[in-house]
Amino acid sequence: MSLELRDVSYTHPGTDPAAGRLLDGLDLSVGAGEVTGLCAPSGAGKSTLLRIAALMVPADAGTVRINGQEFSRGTPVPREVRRSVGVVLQSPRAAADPRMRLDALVCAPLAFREGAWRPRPRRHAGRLAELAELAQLDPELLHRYPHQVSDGQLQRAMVARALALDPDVLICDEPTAQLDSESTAAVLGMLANRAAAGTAVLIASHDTAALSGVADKMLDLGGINRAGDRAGHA
Ligand SMILES: Nc1ncnc2c1ncn2[C@@H]1O[C@H](COP(=O)(O)OP(=O)(O)OP(=O)(O)O)[C@@H](O)[C@H]1O
Repeated sequence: MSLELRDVSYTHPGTDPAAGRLLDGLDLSVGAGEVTGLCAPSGAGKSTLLRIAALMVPADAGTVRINGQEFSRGTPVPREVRRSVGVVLQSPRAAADPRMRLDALVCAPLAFREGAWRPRPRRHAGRLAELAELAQLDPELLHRYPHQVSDGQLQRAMVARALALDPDVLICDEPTAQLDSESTAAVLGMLANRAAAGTAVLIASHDTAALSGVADKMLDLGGINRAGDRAGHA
């Protein structure tokens, strides 16, 4: 269970090449059971880097290794590798389908793995209960729609969803943005617990104080990115 990026470079398509690469020669590794915190100024490229690490976007050059399996631009990503990477995004409101109850949102990855067209909460009731407990989510809330719960409760549900398939690697982009200190501590605690179970966890956050409380190591994007001097001033 590990994540490694080697010599990764990236420029957003359509951006001015004279402005240089957003990411340049970037190396990063997260071992099994480790929480790595990533901080950088707004616009420096954290979200872009996390999307590359999660194999959602291919790097222009360099490699991403998930559990030792190497991916570079053009390498097809097998479904089981995609499923071994859990992702938590900054805004649970943007990430959650407002028409789906929390139970459906959380168990959707389980249904899709079985080839089902839609989530089947009753079929996955046992696993749903486990996930709700892991995410410290009152099971009563599972019957509600996103607009009927708080941001913190919804983000806990989205963490539960990211854990549904027991990911080997967990990538979190500002998972505690917009949360109060209690929910922040709860969400970071869940992610740290997941690492304790062996998962490699990478978290980007502006809340460096809270993040450094759970991270085994903290990285400054400017320190691992040769484009660091330019990034953040785009
Ligand atoms: N699809 C895109 N096309 C062109 N430029 C983009 C695209 N997405 C992001 N950018 C630019 O790339 C830079 C890095 O964006 P990114 O979202 O990775 O930054 P970030 O460090 O996560 O910022 P924040 O902390 O504000 O979320 C920014 O200057 C942004 O405007």
